[in-house]
Parts: sequence; C-alpha cells; structure tokens
Amino acid sequence: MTHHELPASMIRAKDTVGTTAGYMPGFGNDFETEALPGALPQGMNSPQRCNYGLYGEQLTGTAFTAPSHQNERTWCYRIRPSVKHSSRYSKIDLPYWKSAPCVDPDVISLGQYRWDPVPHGEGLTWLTGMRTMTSAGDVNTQVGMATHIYLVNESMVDSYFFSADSELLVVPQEGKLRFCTELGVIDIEPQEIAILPRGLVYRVEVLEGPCRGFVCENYGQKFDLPGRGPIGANCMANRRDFKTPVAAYEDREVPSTMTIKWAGQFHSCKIDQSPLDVVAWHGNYCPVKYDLKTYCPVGSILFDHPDPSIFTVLTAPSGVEGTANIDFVLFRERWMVMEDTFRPPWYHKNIMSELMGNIYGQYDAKPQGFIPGGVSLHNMMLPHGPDRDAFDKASYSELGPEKLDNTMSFMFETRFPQHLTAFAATEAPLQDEYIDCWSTIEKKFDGTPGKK
Ligand SMILES: O=C(O)Cc1cc(O)ccc1O
Ligand SMILES: [Fe+2]
Repeated sequence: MTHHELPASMIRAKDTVGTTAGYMPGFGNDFETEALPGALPQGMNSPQRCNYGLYGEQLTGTAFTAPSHQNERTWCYRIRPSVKHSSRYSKIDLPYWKSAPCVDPDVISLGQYRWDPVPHGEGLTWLTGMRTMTSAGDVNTQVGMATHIYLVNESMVDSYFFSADSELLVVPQEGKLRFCTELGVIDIEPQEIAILPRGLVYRVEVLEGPCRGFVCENYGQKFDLPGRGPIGANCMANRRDFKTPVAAYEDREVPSTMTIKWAGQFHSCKIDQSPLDVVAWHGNYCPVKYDLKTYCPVGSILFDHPDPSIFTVLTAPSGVEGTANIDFVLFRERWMVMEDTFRPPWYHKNIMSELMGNIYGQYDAKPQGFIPGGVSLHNMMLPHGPDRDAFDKASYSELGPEKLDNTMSFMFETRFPQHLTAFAATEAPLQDEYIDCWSTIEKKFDGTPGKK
C-alpha cells in the first residue's frame, strides 16, 4: 500500500470547498463532515430515526456543564453504537507503558539526565512499542502527565485502542504513521504533530517505518493555544494551520480487539466489527494535526534572551493561572539578531521540570551529545544551561544577524517533578557522563573589573 492510499475498507468524505487532502482547517472549531450525503442530521442531534439507519452517539470531552467557551463534545452518527462489543473487559499487561504515580524506590529522578535515541525493536506496534520515560502527578486525579518514546514498525491489524486517561500529543522523529480514527484519518511525519483526544478510538498503521517519536500523555485539562498577550492576534501557532480530518468510516465485520487504557491499567475486549464506523459527525472534540514548520517564532530583536514561554505551541492549563500542567515548547529555525547578548539559553534553575527531545539538527545550548531522537531531563529546580563549548562559542563570537538553521527541538514542561521509570534509568541508553559537559566550565573571576 502506498501511503497515499487509504485502507481499502475506509470510506472518506469527498473533499469539499475549504478542505485539503481530507482535512478541515482550524483549532477548536465546530466542524461538521459526512462521508455519505445526508448522513448528518441538520438542525437537531437526535432524530427519532437517523438517516441510513445510523445510531447517534455523543462523545464528551468536557463535563456537560463546563463553561460554554470551554465545552467540547462531538455527535457521531455510526453504524453501531460503541457499546456493542462481544466480550467483557479483561486485564492485559503492557509492561513498558506506565502511568503516574510511578515512583520506583530504586530509581533516582533528582538529576540532569540525557539519553541517546532508544534503538528500534522488532515487531512493535503503537501499544507494545510505547516506552514510558517519565511520569508526573496522578492519573486518577487527572493531574500531570507522562512522557513516552514510541518505537513502531508494525501496523495494528484488527486491533483498536483508546485512552480514557489522557489525550496524547504525538511528536514523530522518524518514519510516517497513519492514525485511522473514529472521526477520520490523520497521517503524520517528522516536523508535524498530532493530538488524539481522550476517549477517541483509533488504529495506528505504519506508512514508512521504522517509526520513532515522542508522546506527551496529558492526564489533565486539554491542550489549548496559549494567549498571545501584547503580541496580538497573529504569529506563534495560528489556528488555521491546525487540521482536523473529514469523516471516514469502515463497514467491516471481522473479529477484532479493543484495548483501553483506563486508570493506568490496560484492558481488552473482543469486538466483531471495526469500531471505526462513524459515517458523519459534528462537534468541536476531535483529533488534529499541525505542521511545526508553520509555527511563526517571535523573539528578541534588540537585546537579551527571552523566557522560552515565547515559543509555546500548546499549553495545557493546571487550574493555577499561568502555571501549566504542560507546555509544549518548540525551538525551531530562527534568526538571532540580539546585540551584546549571550544568545543561547542562560544558566538557570526552573520550578517547572523540562523534558526535551531533539527532532532534528543541533540544539544551540548543546551542540554535541543531544542528538536527533535523544532526550534530556532537567528536573524541577535542578541547575542546567549551555555546555562548556556552547558557552565559550557564544561568549566570544562576533555578533551579527545569524540564522540558526538545521535545528528543531522541543520541550514538554510541567509544573510537577518528573519521575524516571525503571526503563529510563536502566534499559534506555542513558549517558552516564552527561553532567561532565559542565565540569570544565572555568572560573574567570579574579577580582579585577572588565569583561573576561
Ligand atoms: O534548558 C533548556 O535548554 C530549555 C530552555 C531554553 C531557553 O531558551 C530558555 C530556558 C530554557 O529552559
Ligand atoms: Fe531549561
């Protein structure tokens, strides 16, 4: 199958005006889409009998009574209601996919850590290839998050999944994936991201493998676009660059498995048909993809290095204003023009904890050692900053306008301390010597004035 063809069973809405390649533009829009003409009821949600013999079903992403500007829900018109599965749920084990609280007494999380890319494996799917690196907060109280690396080289076949615990922010680094979801099909590749909402059923197929990437599993309030404040109505991530798929459905009766992540545990049940049978839907609770190359960075244009919050793509609020459960922050290509300024990140200690991943190229604070596919963790209040080489180069170079090219890294930043899993501490390729990158930093102070 070439990656432009849909699975034979999947019937997708015809592209209509305003859609490109099966996607509708916008973030948080109220969309409507139908794969068969007239499948979507107009002017009401629950007709006595739906067209085509479809069943109406609502999926809520916020409490019924959430404030109306935050309320999210989608109405699905499907071949069968989701509740039609053919067995009870039974517990299964996915030992590498962990949930908070996951605090292993033998693992030390206090520290500065860095990993090389986790190597690809054999026969790994979206479910068996998920490797939790860190977790924070508590999945049961819907606070915090987990970070994962996925290693996927096999498609899910007659197998479906949803997470009741979380929405998943997916950041590919290698390979191309297809998410066949109840609400339509999303293809993503490196330099794109996708958000899969809590409760949405999908199957993950490999379009071009092997695939590796990063996942932020958000237990809390949903990701949203940050307020831009005085920046105004444009730049950073723009709403129109987010894409939601048009309706697509399968009418396929084959013995299949549904796996559910629920309160940190995994269960599966049998289902006699594809659950991706939503023929039409309308609403604002839906999956979305975004091309990171459309992120318009705004920065300092005279002097000084602003806080990295200037590069926030998405923010998941915690309830405390301005203090995110998670910020997703992007360090991409940009011009550096600041005069008389130490341009890379300053040395710092941060109350938030910072997990970073490299999508491609070189990160300015760490020209060596932090390689594409690699991860670093600078946990709550633990000091970090440029390595010795980056410091020297930035302190003594001739400053003029300079294009920071060949660079795309990101940060999952949370208000909570992140706890390493046993996998991160003992199985993943941890760089034991990481903190040595700062050990040769010199004392320059000798009591005499002047720049040294
Ligand atoms: O630690 C890091 O490299 C991430 C980061 C980047 C930056 O420009 C400012 C602060 C910060 O934590
Ligand atoms: Fe930092």
